[in-house]
Amino acid sequence: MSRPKVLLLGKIDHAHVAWQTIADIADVIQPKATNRDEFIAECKSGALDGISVAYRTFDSVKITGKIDSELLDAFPKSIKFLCHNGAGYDQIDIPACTAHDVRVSNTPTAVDDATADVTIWLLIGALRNLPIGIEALRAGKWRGSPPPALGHDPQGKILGILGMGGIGRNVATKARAFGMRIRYHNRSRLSPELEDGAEYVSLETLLAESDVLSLNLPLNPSTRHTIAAPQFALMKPGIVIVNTARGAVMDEAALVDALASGKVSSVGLDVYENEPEIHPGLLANPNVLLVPHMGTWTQETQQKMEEWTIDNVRLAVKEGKLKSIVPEQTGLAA
Ligand SMILES: O=CC(=O)O
Repeated sequence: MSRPKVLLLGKIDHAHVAWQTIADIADVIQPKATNRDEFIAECKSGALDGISVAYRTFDSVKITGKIDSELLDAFPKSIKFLCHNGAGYDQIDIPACTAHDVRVSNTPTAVDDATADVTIWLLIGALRNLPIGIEALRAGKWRGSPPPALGHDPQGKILGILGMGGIGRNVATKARAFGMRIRYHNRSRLSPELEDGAEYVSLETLLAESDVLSLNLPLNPSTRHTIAAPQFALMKPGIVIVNTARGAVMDEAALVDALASGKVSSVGLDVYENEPEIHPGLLANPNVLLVPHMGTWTQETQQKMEEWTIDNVRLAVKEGKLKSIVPEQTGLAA
């Protein structure tokens, strides 16, 4: 019997030992293509025929572009499983995968601690106006006392968490240690055990009453621009916003306006609407603390994410199922 074929889209950087367990049970194929047109041509040439499972990284979008109907039409019909290395899978059109009978997995929980850690770092940094001080220091303008922009303490402030999944709940746990009062809004209310004392409120209340707003919801067609001009208008003046989810859950141009008007006093960002481009209005604003999509960027978490994704590949090859199928596909027959 011929060996199963696994397509590797992207690289394994850390979990080499775990990846070897895949090479032991399957033929691993890497595309030669370096862009989408070449990749579609390579699929059509038959070079990838027989592949049943694909492992993909966030960065492999440079080779394939979005995983959409056009790409799925070009893929060999044998493909049944797409194992994505990452928590957010907005690069993948899930309804199109379902229509093409392709099951998709992601890496929930593996990213929670690292992403929540960066969220807290951005939250404190934005609250305390750290970018202003850092910039003054770098520009040689420090003369012995800090710049006049006094920050705020987190203690006693209301943290509104929009999206109370694994990352949101992890942020809540850590923010409690800073004395913050936690409120949240989610598609549905959590069990009291998962809420752990956080108060469930409407989106309008979350916007109107939060001192700090943390965005922790996934990006999909229904969450795009959840925070746009009408939502900024509802916010408590002087609110601080942190986004470690995806840039496009917030309208970046509207954020620039809200910062300029003072409605938003400061912001901490890890993600951007059109990565790797950053709106010039954000770059130019000293009230913006920014890092380049580093939420999961630690040795330990990258290793965990690769191992988690490899677990999905192994299960797909050996048993025709996934450890962490995306929620949109749970309940579908394998
Ligand atoms: O952005 C990081 C992830 O989606 O895992």
